[in-house]
Amino acid sequence: MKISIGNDHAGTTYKTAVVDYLKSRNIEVINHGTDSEESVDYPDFVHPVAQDVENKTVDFGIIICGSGNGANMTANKHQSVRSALCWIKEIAALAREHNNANILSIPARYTSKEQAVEMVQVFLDTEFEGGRHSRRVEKIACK
Ligand SMILES: O=C(CO)[C@H](O)[C@H](O)[C@H](O)COP(=O)(O)O
Repeated sequence: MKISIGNDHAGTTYKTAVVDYLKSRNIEVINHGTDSEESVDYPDFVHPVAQDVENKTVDFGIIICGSGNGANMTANKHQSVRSALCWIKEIAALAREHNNANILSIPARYTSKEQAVEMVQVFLDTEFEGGRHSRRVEKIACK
């Protein structure tokens, strides 16, 4: 499995925790995020993740900012991206099961590092259920 990850200054320490977890699972990581806590603009670090997902060069994307909203909005501007803002593992599981989400957006200032890693684990290990959800997911895209 290959994951693309991006974060702004609010998400740097959470990114490190998530990358450590991914590496412990031998998952390949492409890091587009800042590695500093100096103030930056989240779109600059999120568009490259969304592009990786769009180009299918990775399996999933993970994006992290303070609230998760700015990163999520940025990623969802990309046609084939379905980015889900998640704050507990149950929402992360549903984002995969019902929405076939391909990017997980984490609000670093409003969830613990432990919860963030737990959400990543659940997101990566949960399959899309298909069935009635396929029809709905197909209707998300503007034609
Ligand atoms: O984009 C965001 C909010 O929608 C993120 O939470 C940013 O991380 C946040 O806006 C950064 O805020 P700061 O006051 O510049 O650290």
